[in-house]
Amino acid sequence: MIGTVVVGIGTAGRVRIRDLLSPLPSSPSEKLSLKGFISRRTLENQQDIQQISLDEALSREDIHAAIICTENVSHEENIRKFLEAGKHVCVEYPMTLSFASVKQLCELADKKGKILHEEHIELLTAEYKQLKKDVTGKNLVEGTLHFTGGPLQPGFGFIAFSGIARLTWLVDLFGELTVTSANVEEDKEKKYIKMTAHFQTKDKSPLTWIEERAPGLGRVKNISFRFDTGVMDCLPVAPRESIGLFMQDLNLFGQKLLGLVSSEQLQAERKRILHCLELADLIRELSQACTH
Ligand SMILES: NC(=O)C1=CN([C@@H]2O[C@H](COP(=O)(O)OP(=O)(O)OC[C@H]3O[C@@H](n4cnc5c(N)ncnc54)[C@H](O)[C@@H]3O)[C@@H](O)[C@H]2O)C=CC1
Ligand SMILES: C=CC1=C(C)/C(=C/c2[nH]c(/C=C3N=C(/C=C4\NC(=O)C(C)=C4C=C)C(C)=C\3CCC(=O)O)c(CCC(=O)O)c2C)NC1=O
Repeated sequence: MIGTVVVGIGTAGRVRIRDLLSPLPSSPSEKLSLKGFISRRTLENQQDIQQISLDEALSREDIHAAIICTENVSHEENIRKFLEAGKHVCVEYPMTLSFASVKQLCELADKKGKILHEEHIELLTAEYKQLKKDVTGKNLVEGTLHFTGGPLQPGFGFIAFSGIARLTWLVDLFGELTVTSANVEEDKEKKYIKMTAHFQTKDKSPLTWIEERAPGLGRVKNISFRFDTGVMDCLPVAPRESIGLFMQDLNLFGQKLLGLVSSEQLQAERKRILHCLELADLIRELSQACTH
């Protein structure tokens, strides 16, 4: 069994505990055994699971893996500590808040011979799987992805990082991108923020990513993709799958721990993750440059 701890008890952390306690039968997640949770606060038992200290988790030999579910700003430090201690890590996206630290941590994972897995539930939704099928084989002329949502809590970092799921969609659909320009409009008092990033695909087709957050805005993704064969301006409707998104991700992490994922797939995933976070870093640089 792979002894596992959950770090950070928010929405994602609670779902992780739930899933670890009732893994999908005959799936890799059955091999994960929850040993405790870690929080900076002192909390009561969560779903009958006890809190343990970070130091205990790092030193115990029956703990082999950590799932990091804290706010984004503390991912980097947590990942580093668990990898240094020789533990596998699953981290909720975004891995960290800079491209440089992601590169370092990937190297550290390789040096230690441990899995460093970044959750990407946005690629696992039924609607995304259908979208990917619908887009495959079409030639993009131009496109826009406009996300809206409520304000994030402090500690979630620059908006291109907290919104990495949208960028990951674009890269997974249209391949590697080049950033051509980016800017951010913000009204801190109103908790309003809007980022606009422009890209080009390898074929020089323009793509725009807008990420907009304000009180009262619902979590919505609007797409408009123009192909040489016609326009796609709404997401496909697909029935929800029976297996939850975080459970699907837990199984992928479990498969990696059991050595069931090919090195080609691991490398392709790492390449995509590094590319997306590098783009996020560039967007931040460009946005900051234009506010000075
Ligand atoms: N909620 C979701 O559906 C998804 C979340 N994620 C990622 O999961 C991670 C966690 O997100 P959520 O669970 O939604 O956030 P959340 O705000 O519900 O939880 C964040 C955790 O950090 C804790 N925390 C923050 N500052 C703290 C402090 N100073 N001291 C002690 N505890 C502190 C919160 O109490 C909570 O345990 C993020 O990286 C997010 O990007 C990724 C995909 C989906
Ligand atoms: C209801 C309040 C609610 C909160 C507080 C919430 C938080 C939340 N959802 C996220 C992603 C996500 N959240 C979901 C889905 C959900 N996540 C859920 O908590 C629920 C109930 C669903 C519904 C099935 C998905 C699929 C993503 C991946 C990002 C995406 O698809 O763009 C993220 C990561 C950052 C981001 O991509 O924006 C946060 C912080 N989501 C919510 O829906």
